[in-house]
Amino acid sequence: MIETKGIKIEGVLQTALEQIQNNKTPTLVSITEKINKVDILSFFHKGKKLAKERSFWSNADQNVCFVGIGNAYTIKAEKNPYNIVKKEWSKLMERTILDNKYTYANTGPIAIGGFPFDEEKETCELWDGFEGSQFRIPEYMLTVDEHGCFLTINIWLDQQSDIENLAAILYDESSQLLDSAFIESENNQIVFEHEVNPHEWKNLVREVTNYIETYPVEKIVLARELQVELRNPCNITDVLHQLLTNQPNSYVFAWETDVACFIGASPERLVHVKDNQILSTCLAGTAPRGETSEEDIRIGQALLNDEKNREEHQIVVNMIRDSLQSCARNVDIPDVPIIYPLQNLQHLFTPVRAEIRFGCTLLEVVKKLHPTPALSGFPQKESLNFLRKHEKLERGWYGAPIGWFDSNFNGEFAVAIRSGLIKREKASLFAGCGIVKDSNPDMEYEETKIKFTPMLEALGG
Ligand SMILES: C=C(O[C@H]1C=CC=C(C(=O)O)[C@@H]1O)C(=O)O
Ligand SMILES: [Mg+2]
Repeated sequence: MIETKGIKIEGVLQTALEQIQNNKTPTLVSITEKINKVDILSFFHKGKKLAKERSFWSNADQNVCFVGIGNAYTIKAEKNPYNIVKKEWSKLMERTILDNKYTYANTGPIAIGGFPFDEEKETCELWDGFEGSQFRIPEYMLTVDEHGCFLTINIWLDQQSDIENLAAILYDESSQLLDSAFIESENNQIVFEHEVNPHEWKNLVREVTNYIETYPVEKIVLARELQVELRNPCNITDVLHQLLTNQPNSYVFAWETDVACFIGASPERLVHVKDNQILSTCLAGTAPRGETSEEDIRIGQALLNDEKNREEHQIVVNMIRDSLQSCARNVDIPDVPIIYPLQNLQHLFTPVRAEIRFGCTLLEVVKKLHPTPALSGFPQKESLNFLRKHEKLERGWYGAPIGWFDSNFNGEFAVAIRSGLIKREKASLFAGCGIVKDSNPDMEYEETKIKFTPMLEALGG
């Protein structure tokens, strides 16, 4: 068992309680300690035994990873979520009591969560529990980054809190989570797959190409759903394990409620902010990988020269450049895309660098960028209106910003694609593609098929 007694929980809580009793306001207390190396998946898996909701995030380079267990505080917002989340977080951080010597690492109170794809849409039954935008500060959060391994414990304290009892629970639960004893991890197995209305979907692609000819719209991104059933209730730890192992260059995320888990491996960074530097990504335009390296290079070259895919991509580049103007300076975007290789497919990719403007935060940038034309289309308003009217799919958190931020609004959001919503032995997987004037329904259908593969493989398909 890894020592946790270095975390002087009781002393910190006692001091915090005195402060709370003086101010007569309950608040969040956040305690961070550096710990010995812990296996991230073992920590995640053991959260299940404590019957707590789990959160997981790994960036595409796999050098920043968070595993959250439980929920010390939640911020929820349905209308105007970007402003409300920012306001509530700032208010909470002003009165949070911190005990953290490791602020150079990604530690302390960190909010993990997401926004819906379309905040105007009512939450449907499928997405029960994912209403509006939600961010949680885990009770126990493991950070693994270039500085090492850290455990942050977040606790909500009020004047009546029984410190001795609380400290005992925190010791006991954190020891269970950090216990590195072997975890038996069952593999998942898909026993049934159902493509939802394929003919209707292809007809809608045709409708969109006609629409683009008639109306001032250049691109609309259509998504579809694939439903699968597993032999047994899904082992989420194993899905994460598969995604981390088999999907390089991808953000791996999971956000669990008491009845469902939204999980995926997305190649698409929406935005990263650290010390006022912004990184964003234009990712659109897709081709399969080749069987041999010669074929792979040939397909990549053809993708770079393909007019239809270049158009799909350029629309994203233009929109991101324009949208950043109000919240960023010195926006630097190369003129031509390069290839971004993934396990099952390759994309056109253009990196974006900028500096955040004074007074703006990560959340303003997210608000400006979402949804990019890689997920809705262009122009944004017209394409969203089309989707609201014609797309049968309930996107929920699919295709929306998912990620984290710290007390200073440093953080990162990915676009939640290559993802699925899992409920016990059932899962709904989602994949979309950008329809432009030259799109062919069968080819777009094939493209979405490949985009399902990462999740299908991870579920044991
Ligand atoms: C909407 C998805 O992918 C987007 C991101 C990259 C490439 C895309 C494309 O080539 O169509 C899509 O715009 C998805 O994977 O569900
Ligand atoms: Mg495409």
